[in-house]
Amino acid sequence: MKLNVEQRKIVELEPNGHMLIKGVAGSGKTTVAIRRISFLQMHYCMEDDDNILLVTFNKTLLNYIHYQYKKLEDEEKGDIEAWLSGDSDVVIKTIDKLMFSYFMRYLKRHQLKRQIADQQTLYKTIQQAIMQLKEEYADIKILSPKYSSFLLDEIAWIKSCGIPDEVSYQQIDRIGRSTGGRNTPQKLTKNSKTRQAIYQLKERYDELLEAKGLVDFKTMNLLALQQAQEVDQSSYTHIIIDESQDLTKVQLHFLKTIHDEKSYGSITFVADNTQSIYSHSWLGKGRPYTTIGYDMSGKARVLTKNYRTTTEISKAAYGLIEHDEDIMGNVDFVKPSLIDRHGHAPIYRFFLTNNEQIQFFKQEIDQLRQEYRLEDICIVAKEKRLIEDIAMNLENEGIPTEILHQKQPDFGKEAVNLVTMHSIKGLEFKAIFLAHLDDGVLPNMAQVDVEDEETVNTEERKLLYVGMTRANELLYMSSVKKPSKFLKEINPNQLRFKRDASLRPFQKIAISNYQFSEQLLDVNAKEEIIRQWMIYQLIHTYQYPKDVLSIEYGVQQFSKRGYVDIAVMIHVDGEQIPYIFVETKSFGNGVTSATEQLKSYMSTSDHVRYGIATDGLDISIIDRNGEPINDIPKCQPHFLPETKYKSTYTDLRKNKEYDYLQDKDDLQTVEIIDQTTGLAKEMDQPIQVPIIGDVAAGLPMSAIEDYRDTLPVPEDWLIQAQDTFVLQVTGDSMIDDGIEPGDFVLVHRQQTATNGDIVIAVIDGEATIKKYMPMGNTILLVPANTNYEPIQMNADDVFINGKVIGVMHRNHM
Ligand SMILES: Nc1ncnc2c1ncn2[C@@H]1O[C@H](COP(=O)(O)OP(=O)(O)OP(=O)(O)O)[C@@H](O)[C@H]1O
Repeated sequence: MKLNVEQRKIVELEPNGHMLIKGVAGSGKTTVAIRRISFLQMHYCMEDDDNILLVTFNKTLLNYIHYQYKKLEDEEKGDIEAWLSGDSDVVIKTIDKLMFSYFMRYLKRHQLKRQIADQQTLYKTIQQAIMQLKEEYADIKILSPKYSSFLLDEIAWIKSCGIPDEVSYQQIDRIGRSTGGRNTPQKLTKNSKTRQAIYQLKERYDELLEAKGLVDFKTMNLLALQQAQEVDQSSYTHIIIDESQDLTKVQLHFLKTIHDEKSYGSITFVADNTQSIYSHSWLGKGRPYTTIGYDMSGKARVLTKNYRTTTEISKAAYGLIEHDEDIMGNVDFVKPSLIDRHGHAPIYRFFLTNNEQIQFFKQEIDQLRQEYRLEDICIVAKEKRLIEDIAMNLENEGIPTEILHQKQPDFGKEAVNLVTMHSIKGLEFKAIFLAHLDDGVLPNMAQVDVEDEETVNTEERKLLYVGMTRANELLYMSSVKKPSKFLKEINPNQLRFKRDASLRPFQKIAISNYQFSEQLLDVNAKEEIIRQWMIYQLIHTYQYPKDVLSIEYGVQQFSKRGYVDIAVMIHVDGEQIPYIFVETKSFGNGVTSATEQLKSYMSTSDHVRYGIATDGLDISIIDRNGEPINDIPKCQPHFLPETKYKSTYTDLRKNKEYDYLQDKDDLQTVEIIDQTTGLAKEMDQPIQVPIIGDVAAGLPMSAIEDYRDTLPVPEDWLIQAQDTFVLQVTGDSMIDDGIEPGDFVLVHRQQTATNGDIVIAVIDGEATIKKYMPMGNTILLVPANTNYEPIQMNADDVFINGKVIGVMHRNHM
């Protein structure tokens, strides 16, 4: 892969202390980070103790880097293998693993034994601590076991920010903290007894853990930091922090401590705040780098081009975040720019049951298997239990699966990958299925007792954004029972109902916007919702004007009369014939019986070519033989009654051709299309050129006022407006040059001509149209029709009346 200029510049930048690489999803941040290692290793590791650290937040990403770079065929492959095996001056680790090793050294140094407590023990411990302090803080409602998860989270936050004492906690701003909603205990006012109680609870909880020989994760981080500060500082000459938007303040502080600030050393923050999906992250919440001691003015580089996904997927994903003020207002927000890579628009499907969703995955995966390897496909869901459930069901359907979790995911296995939304960050797959985009799952408002609603919305919206931007080529999204509210934020025109069809996902049309309402017996009928959606799609997506649609179209089946829900009636040779039949059923009622009915209706007509049966959830599109097809055709101009006269104009001077379209109702309204570019020609004020008669009459000697009609034309077709006239061609002498009887020619009045001009020449008082060819003292007037002979005349006997500058040939009368 060849880096682009902005990427290469960053890779090869002379290291100069701290710097920030901001970039949109898929802009090559990780790619640049990896290449940068080679560059730094080669040019800026001069002393024996010089070394480089690449730290990632997410373990799956680390394994993925491993996997991706093992696949590389170039010389870098060797380097990266050496780095990953630890057999070089380059260390690539997750922040957790790195800090854990410092923590172990801390324990050893202090001859301590501590283990990391599991989640269940943490819950028990916090509840014990609550019970012990309850009496002392009897008036603090928050001190209750029912707020355990809130309290645990707050304590984790205090530690992840490295807040040293109660006084500091009393004064600190809480970004995104719940301020008193439905399940919210209460507002965490500064300098309050509530904060005092929480801080005391933290102290008690830590004591209880310590007594059990345990620590939680955040304390492990604090002890690792202490180890770095006291003993192991300045260990790395160059540090590159991928996904730095997700790190806590303590983690960032730790990395700062182990950075060796040599004159040629560097610490590089790689970040995309739009992908910050952890509530304890420090920089991702928009806090400035100065809060961790770095001034990034003039030190930031930006990557804006998304190389990963197609324009269609990028646009839909961007549509999701562009209305989120928190995201757009973030100082480090970068607006993505698109590269010219096109593909399918994201597909969205809604299901009533889990099983329907599974059947859909199975069907699509079976299809995709013809083009993709199974390991190029990944199914993503918000929660672990959901992906486990999907994996089990797909296995039952005979599709091998591999759940990618934090341990050692097997990326190369011949199986469909499954991963949670949090863990897919940094990864990419050719085809992505975002499953269970359900109300209650995304966003999960149970979290509102910890974070405030806005914060939860923003964070979960970012999660969906992260998921959407993982797809190289194909993105499927689906929900079960009730869709996530975020799906409504995506412009439906950027989504599709199925892969190879233009049809947009099902949408309810407001009753006030129903079409054909005067013909409806019951506007409230359930099937009507589906029919109106299809009418909307036929008009807006497939561009059939309402005039060609008809509802309750009667067909005769032997002795029975049937009524097709929607018929698209096109115009052929002045006759209106049915072309598409649509059968609709009420929502979720299935399409099997509707398809059978459709087939029988279609068999009654010799004309109808396509059929659609849908219940809004599923769709069947068939041809006239009843065979399934991908899509119906969009409306073509020739399906509609002719409303315009169409002519072709040839500009002989510039040798260009135009379509010249005149409204049948108003001949002065014209539209001119350049045939080469297909673009309409701009024409402010057309010139009205007089149509003065036929060629035989020639041009008048002087200005005339008595003409019946004019031809509106753009000024640049003419040499001079007042000397231009239109004549109608009568004979066929120029037919081989495409000038036919009945055509109109634009003639510029002039007495001279040059070789090859088509002229109106007057001989013996009669005008004729011929090609002009001077030969010595004579002139040849050459017809373009082999049936006629050229006329040779003395120059003095030929009077040139004008030169033909353009020909208007009418295609349809
Ligand atoms: N200059 C380039 N030309 C072609 N492909 C590129 C280029 N730069 C990056 N890519 C490809 O774009 C994809 C995204 O790259 P990478 O994972 O490094 O981006 P990222 O910014 O770290 O993404 P994210 O933050 O979304 O995880 C990869 O498939 C990578 O190979």
